[in-house]
Amino acid sequence: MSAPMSGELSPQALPTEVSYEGALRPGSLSEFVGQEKVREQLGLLLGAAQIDGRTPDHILLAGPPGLGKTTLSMIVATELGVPLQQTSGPAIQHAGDLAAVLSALTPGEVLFIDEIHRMARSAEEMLYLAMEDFKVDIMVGKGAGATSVPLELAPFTLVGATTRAGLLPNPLRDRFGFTAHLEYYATSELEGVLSRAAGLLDFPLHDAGVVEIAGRSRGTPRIANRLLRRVRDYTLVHGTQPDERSVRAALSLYDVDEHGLDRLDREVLRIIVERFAGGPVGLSTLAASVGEEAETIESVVEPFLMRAGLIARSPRGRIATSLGWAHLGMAPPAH
Ligand SMILES: Nc1ncnc2c1ncn2[C@@H]1O[C@H](COP(=O)(O)OP(=O)(O)OP(=O)(O)O)[C@@H](O)[C@H]1O
Repeated sequence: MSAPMSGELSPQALPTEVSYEGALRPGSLSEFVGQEKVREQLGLLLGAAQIDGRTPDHILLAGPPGLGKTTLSMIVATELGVPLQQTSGPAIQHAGDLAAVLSALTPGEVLFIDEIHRMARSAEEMLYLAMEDFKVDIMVGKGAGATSVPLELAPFTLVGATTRAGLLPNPLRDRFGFTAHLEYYATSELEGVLSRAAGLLDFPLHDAGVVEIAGRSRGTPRIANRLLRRVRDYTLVHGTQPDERSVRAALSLYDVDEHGLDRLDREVLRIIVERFAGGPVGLSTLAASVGEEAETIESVVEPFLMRAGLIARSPRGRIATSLGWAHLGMAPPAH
């Protein structure tokens, strides 16, 4: 294989959006911005286990997407100085899939299962025993001749992540020694996330620009970092200053309004208001009307619109609040 000639870029040398996201991930608890309480709780749990020389209790990370669950699972492994194995609930469709992952773990390893609420039922039952006794029962053979063979596992720490803690069966939830509830970030915390990321990207964004992006990031670091990259693109291409004006121009180009609502959020709000006269409207009707998955509406759009006070939930469905009507420049009908 010939080495790339000077001036020629090898494909590996080209940074991608994914590698940017990886580069922005905090690598330790002390670099992790915000979520003060969770950081302290986790620090204590990991510190005590290290003093005792044992594997820490299993950890459940619960909270909306993009708040740092994957990042925290990596930090847990790094802080413990052990390898990390990653899988996800949808990848575990049979107990055998889980048995294969568990039996390959080395002592002390961290196993991260993202979207753990989407794992197959049969695998969930296998996981109970694995979490409690570091054992699994493997079924050998079929029908009347089937027998279960116990298999000892290396002690490990499970880190489960879920956006829907309520969907986890109690026996599974109870086997986690600690549940971290990740909350949406305060604007000041997002400013910290953005300043750190701007520094790593070598992008001298002005303080007013940091504040402007933080206010539009829906309490979510992943969104903050994404908007930051779009603003950086804008200043690179247009040769403008990394200031508040560039932030406004770039984010308006990408349809992110001053409250952080994007095209889909506004579409959902508009449909409730205009097509259903402010609601109530059921989730599946709403999802079909905007042409999106009900899961996306329920786990991404709705929590944000509710937190912003633009919609509310009633027993008969979603309704637009007076603030929601006002956001679209309309007044709710007089009753
Ligand atoms: N506390 C934080 N400080 C700095 N950056 C953060 C923080 N939390 C998350 N990030 C950044 O946000 C991005 C998204 O975080 P991460 O992938 O860990 O979220 P997640 O909760 O696992 O999301 P999902 O559930 O969608 O997988 C990461 O690339 C990371 O750079």
